[in-house]
Amino acid sequence: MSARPETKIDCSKVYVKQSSFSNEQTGMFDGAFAAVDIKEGELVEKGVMRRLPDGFDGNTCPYIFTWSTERPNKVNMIRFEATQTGDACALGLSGTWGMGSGCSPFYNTCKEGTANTHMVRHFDEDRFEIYATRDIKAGEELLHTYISLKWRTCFQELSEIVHADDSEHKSEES
Ligand SMILES: C[S@@+](CC[C@H](N)C(=O)[O-])C[C@H]1O[C@@H](n2cnc3c(N)ncnc32)[C@H](O)[C@@H]1O
Repeated sequence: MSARPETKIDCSKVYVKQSSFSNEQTGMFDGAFAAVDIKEGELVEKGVMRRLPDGFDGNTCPYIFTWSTERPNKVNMIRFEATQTGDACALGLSGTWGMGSGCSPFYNTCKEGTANTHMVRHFDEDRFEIYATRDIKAGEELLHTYISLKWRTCFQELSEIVHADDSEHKSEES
């Protein structure tokens, strides 16, 4: 990792190039890859999250993160608190969507239980850590299951692709 332990952002074990899921049929898009061998449980990348402004709706943008424990996520709202005089005081943005640092926006996704990384969200400090869920070889594409994959409008088609095997399996069963 970085020679500066106090750094809030470190994506030195990750690089970005054309995704292994991308081809002429799907169109060209990028993905995040392991730059070195990474052991199960090891930190892959850490970084910061910047909350997006009032009115932003992440349902329409696949490159940002859900940054809330609420599911499904809502459009950002300004949070108010009653003051002692009975007035309302604006506390700032609740920021239920966030922009991630480093290589984090480039991780592609896969279905539950198959990802080689997992993102830990520290909402109170607006930062994240991504850990390896198994040993990863240098050059492997890094994937995490998007928590909004099943309900975010912009991921509707992607969710169908990722879960295609499940629906085939279900229709075989029924
Ligand atoms: C957070 S971005 C990931 C980075 C993106 N591929 C790029 O080039 O900027 C999410 C988008 O990546 C694509 N994507 C993610 N996982 C995918 C997958 N398993 N198969 C195909 N496309 C995927 C979809 O277009 C999705 O909306």
